[in-house]
Amino acid sequence: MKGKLITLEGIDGSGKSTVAKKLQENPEIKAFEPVFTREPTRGTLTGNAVEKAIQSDTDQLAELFLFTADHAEHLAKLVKPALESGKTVISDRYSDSRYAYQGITLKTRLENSLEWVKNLHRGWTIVPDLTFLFDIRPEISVERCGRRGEQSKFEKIEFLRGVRETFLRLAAEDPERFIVIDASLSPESIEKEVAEKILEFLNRN
Ligand SMILES: Nc1ncnc2c1ncn2[C@@H]1O[C@H](COP(=O)(O)OP(=O)(O)OP(=O)(O)O)[C@@H](O)[C@H]1O
Ligand SMILES: Cc1cn([C@H]2C[C@H](O)[C@@H](COP(=O)(O)O)O2)c(=O)[nH]c1=O
Repeated sequence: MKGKLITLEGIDGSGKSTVAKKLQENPEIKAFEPVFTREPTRGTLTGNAVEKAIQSDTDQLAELFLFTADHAEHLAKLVKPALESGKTVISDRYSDSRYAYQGITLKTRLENSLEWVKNLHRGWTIVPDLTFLFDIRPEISVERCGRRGEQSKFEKIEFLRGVRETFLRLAAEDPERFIVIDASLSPESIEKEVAEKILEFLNRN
């Protein structure tokens, strides 16, 4: 694998997509010609299935497998080929979203659900080289989501508290890969910090 994989993670409304959009317009980042992508994927068979699952009362285990199928498709069709051809890939959500969200949705059904979901990915996923965790209190992010207009079934403060804690745990377990960002700051200062750290990383590697 020659290219570098960078991921943006965090709870709903933490500002990942806003920053991803700004990064796409940043001339210094553009110079590296990164491939911008996201999970769930858009416009694919698996992405469409995930979208329907999110909008309905789908069984949580079935949902895990749909998200994971979408990840497999994303890897095979976009991420792996791009990395193999030496490109930088920047993904808005990736496997850590599954660990954090499905780790919580399945916590009463599976013993050690977080490890279970992580194990499901072992041997075939590609671990990111750098992950930004957009950390924010769910009270703030849910309010932002409300202002955005749409509401997904995951946008509940209590649920997102657990997801946030899981993300922070993942970051604490892998400090070499994760950079935790204070996502309550302004979009401009977050974009500046993320862009600087990406450029530092890409120039170093
Ligand atoms: N730093 C910020 N300060 C205040 N508002 C913000 C900030 N970043 C984003 N927003 C606003 O919050 C809302 C959610 O932002 P955004 O869609 O970027 O979040 P997200 O992390 O991609 O969410 P999701 O994962 O749920 O799609 C949007 O209305 C956006 O304009
Ligand atoms: C990849 C992934 C996502 N989710 C959740 C997180 C969000 O609530 C929705 C959709 O994501 P978006 O960024 O708001 O479009 O799905 C999840 O539970 N598990 C995953 O693996």
